Amino acid sequence: MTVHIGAQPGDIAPTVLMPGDPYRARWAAETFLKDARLVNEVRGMLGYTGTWNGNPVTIHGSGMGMPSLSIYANELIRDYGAKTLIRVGSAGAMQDHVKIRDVVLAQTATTLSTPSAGIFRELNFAPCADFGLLAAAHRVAGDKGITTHVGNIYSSDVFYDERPDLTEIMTRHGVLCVEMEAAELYNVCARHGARALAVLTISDHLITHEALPSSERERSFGEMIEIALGAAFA
Ligand SMILES: O=P(O)(O)O[C@H]1O[C@H](CO)[C@@H](O)[C@H]1O
Ligand SMILES: O=c1cc[nH]c(=O)[nH]1
Repeated sequence: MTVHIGAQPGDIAPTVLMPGDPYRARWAAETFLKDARLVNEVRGMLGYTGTWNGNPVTIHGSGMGMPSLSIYANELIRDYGAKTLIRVGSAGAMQDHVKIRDVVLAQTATTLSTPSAGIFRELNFAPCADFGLLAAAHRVAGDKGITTHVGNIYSSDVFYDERPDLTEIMTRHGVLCVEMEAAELYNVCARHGARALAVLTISDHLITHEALPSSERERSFGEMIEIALGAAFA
């Protein structure tokens, strides 16, 4: 057990999928894993372990924002030996050609700051996905007929943004979408030699202001979880 995870040694699989929402962790575990069992509920942050195609998998919430994800990613890697961590989250599109329900594979993640800023100090570290996972996710999605966008995303510290100037600069520089955790996941995994990827589903659009109805979210989110599982064991 750690400060934030009540799982016993051996309860966490080497491969961990991390949605922000703990209830999405429960839904994904019940939908995609065989013999899923609850391994953590400290602070209501649900984690489940089961198997997918015979492979052990944990699906564990990260909470919202990089400080929360950083705590869980650190403990999952350092205390439970997680080796592959894949974020499965929602995101807001920042490009016209990125549509609602589309899947984005985050090659790298731009930030203003992360919980790792104090470690990197003056270094402008470039957080990036594990290339093997990224390539596998792209291949798995293609095999399923799911179109993906691959590129730079923005990991923000705020959901209610007050900097339209920054959004405009990022849109002009090709940033695909905004979410709130991937950059720190990439930083922590780089630090500890673990593989990282963020697979994101566009839930709303910063340019058109469309939003995915809640009734449709489950099906779209299912595609991203299938891509993440396929990539982890490709
Ligand atoms: O859908 P999740 O994984 O929570 O991700 C996105 O949704 C939350 C904001 O509503 C933030 O966590 C953001 O990154
Ligand atoms: O962080 C997020 C997630 C979804 N949509 C947004 O605009 N921001």
